[in-house]
Amino acid sequence: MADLIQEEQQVLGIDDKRVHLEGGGGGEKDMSPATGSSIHRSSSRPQLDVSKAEIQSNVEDKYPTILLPNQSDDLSHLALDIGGSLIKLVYFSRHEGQSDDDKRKKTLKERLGLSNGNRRSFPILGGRLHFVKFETRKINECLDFIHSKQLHRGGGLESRYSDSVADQNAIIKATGGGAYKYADLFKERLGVSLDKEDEMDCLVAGANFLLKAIRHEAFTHMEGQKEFVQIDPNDLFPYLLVNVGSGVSMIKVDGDGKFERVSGTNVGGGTYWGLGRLLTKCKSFDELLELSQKGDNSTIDMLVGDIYGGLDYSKIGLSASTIASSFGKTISEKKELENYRPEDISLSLLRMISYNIGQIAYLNALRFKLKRIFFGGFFIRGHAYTMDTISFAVQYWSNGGAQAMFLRHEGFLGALGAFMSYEKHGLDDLMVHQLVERFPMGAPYTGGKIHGPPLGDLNEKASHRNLKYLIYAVKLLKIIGCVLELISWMEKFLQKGTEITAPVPMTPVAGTTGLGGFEVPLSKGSALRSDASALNVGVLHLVPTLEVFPLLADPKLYEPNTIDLADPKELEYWLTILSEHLPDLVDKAVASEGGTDDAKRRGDAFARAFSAHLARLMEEPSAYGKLGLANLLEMREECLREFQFVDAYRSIKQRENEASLAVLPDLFVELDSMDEETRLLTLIEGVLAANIFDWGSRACVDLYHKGTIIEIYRMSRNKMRRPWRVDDFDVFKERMLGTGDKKLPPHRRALLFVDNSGADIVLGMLPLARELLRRGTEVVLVANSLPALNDVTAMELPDIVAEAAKGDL
Ligand SMILES: Nc1ncnc2c1ncn2[C@@H]1O[C@H](COP(=O)(O)OP(=O)(O)OP(=O)(O)O)[C@@H](O)[C@H]1O
Ligand SMILES: CC(C)(CO)[C@@H](O)C(=O)NCCC(=O)O
Repeated sequence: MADLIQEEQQVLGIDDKRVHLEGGGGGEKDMSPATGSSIHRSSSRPQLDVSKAEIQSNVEDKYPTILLPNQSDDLSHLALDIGGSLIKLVYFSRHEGQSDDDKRKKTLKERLGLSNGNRRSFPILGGRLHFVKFETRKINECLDFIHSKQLHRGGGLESRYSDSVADQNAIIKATGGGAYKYADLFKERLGVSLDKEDEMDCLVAGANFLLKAIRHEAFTHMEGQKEFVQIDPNDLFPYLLVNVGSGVSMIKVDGDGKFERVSGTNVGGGTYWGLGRLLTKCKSFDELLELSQKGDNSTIDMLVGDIYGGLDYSKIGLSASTIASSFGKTISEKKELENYRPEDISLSLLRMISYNIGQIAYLNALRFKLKRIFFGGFFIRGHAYTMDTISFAVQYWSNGGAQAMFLRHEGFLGALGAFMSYEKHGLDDLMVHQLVERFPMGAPYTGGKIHGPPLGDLNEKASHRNLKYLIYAVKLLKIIGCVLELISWMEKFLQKGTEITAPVPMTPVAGTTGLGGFEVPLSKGSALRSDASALNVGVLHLVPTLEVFPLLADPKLYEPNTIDLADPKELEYWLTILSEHLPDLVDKAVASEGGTDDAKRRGDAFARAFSAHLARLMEEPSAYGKLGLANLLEMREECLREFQFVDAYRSIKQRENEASLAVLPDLFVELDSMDEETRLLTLIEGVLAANIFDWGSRACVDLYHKGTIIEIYRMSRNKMRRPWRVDDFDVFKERMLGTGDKKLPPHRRALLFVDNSGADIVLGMLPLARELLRRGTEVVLVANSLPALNDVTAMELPDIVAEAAKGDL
């Protein structure tokens, strides 16, 4: 019980009503104490100008766009890094406000006879940072992309209210050599000027930002083992930043904006891709990299053993298998290029370049006595062999004294730095500890033709999950969200003929692991993503307010993710469950949207997209950072939202709500007829019993099919063997009754954590809240996820509870 009800001594920013709903709830991993720095304290934050705001929509529009003609702060939310090989884009999109026009939301309140007079519905503050890349040689695709999303005009905000609003003066921050080289092209094609930011400044700003703001951004990679490293932001400097792009820059970083480019090498990513292309005829970088995974470098490289007749040269510590000379074997053989396997060439080349970079990096670390070396740039490509080779070189030459670390947003350092250089973003201050790495759903766009339904149909929907942040956000800023249009993940998967393939069949087929249809990765130890084009860009969610729940005993030790999927067996188990459950979930999701053809199409696309994520996790469990079960379930939710399924369990919950509401009066009568002590215990047990519907477990669904909800409720309350128990009941009872040996005063205020099913709320929380209110205790409802009564907005719950307490139900 301890975490169910807590007496709360502090005032949590609440108004004078007796019942409140608070967002948050302490369930997020990212709630570090530093997150308490709420957004509104930053004076450099973009200001909202709502003057002359208007809603532009047809009456039937579900998600009307709010136009802010005088709002200028949002416009600069795209930044570019135009390198020798790749163009990197970072852009920001706001979360859309939650729609309040849904008819079904009225039903429960109507049924409960509550007035709808002061319906509160707020937009959601927050947004996403999207990361997208294009090949520089295909710059036109990048320009098309920017244009189609109107990113150069603030994501379409301006374009909607006036086509004549001048783009002419629009400025986009850009870094990399291409900011100079392609400035005219951008002016010509998009009418924008590129505001050039220094490449090294940007790399350092981006790296510092990521290392300070994103949990588990850095990781080590040794002998195939990836380990995330949590960097202490107060103990970050100095370090060596090695950016492996086309060429390689090595920068000694001493602080924010304090750095020196101490070295570089022209043997870099461009060398690997360029030489590799000439030598193997590969058509793409990924193809070349993939090829290396099947290679054997001993056919190309001259090994110590080749020189020493199979022996080690142990006196100087060289084993027979050590490469003495990269590509050296080819000089002594009478073979032509075509007699060598492209796989072997690719591997030799990759090893040669990676090792060389690792070695030069080490020498520079030694030169400046730096212990930590971070490697970024797109050459790394999250590729296991590349990282292992670099790590080996660093470790070998430093005798273990220095450590190579890699960055998850490896190639986006410069673009992020450019993005941060917009002064008004004040990101350095604002975003630190307020970004949450989620799953790369939003903009998996990496080049290729832009296909898809008209952009207007693809308004990004607000994630209801964000509701947990809603209330604070509104209180703090009252910022009105706007609808941004995205060519998104959804579009990719909805389109026939796009390049993305769904690697996972829905049912197990011969030749698979039997893991619910996961294919065995082709190459062992592979970390190159077969579905790379779809999944290698990411989204960072800007979460407006993350507060550590004030009553947590030890916030640092609190780990809400109780199931850690680092254990391969655990991961396999849960991936199998999710995979097997997928067809059923799709059916439900489609039904929840009325079973229309459009819903079916989206359902199918969702299944393919989600399967792709599962397959990737199977292949590379750490692909999305540290993973717990809650993250996995959240990923599924996010993916559903991405395909515009508001709530796959809507119809089930509706039935559950109706069933629960129908029996609620009986339950009240039953409770009221009990003696006080029995009632209190029953109420607590009822909360737990009602919770059984959580996550829709199969056993609960079976139960549900077998009896009425009150029967299930009673049964689970009385008979089910449960792994929980009611602890501290005596304390609870004494506090409720205000009696007992300890003569504790009654609760002044209670926090009730509202979970996510109808029975949970109606049969569990409502009766308890009613009892508390009747006893004069204030009730604060804390929503730790969407209270999915689903025909009631979260904001209406307090009214409903208050009415229940008055006995009006
Ligand atoms: N899809 C891809 N196409 C081309 N190169 C890729 C791709 N993915 C990874 N790479 C590798 O990444 C390198 C480019 O990395 P990055 O984008 O960090 O540098 P850049 O900014 O283009 O180069 P520079 O900073 O030297 O101008 C390429 O040379 C290649 O080795
Ligand atoms: C020229 C840059 C900085 C362009 O990004 C990069 O490609 C690089 O660092 N090349 C290596 C140049 C050298 O120091 O030898």
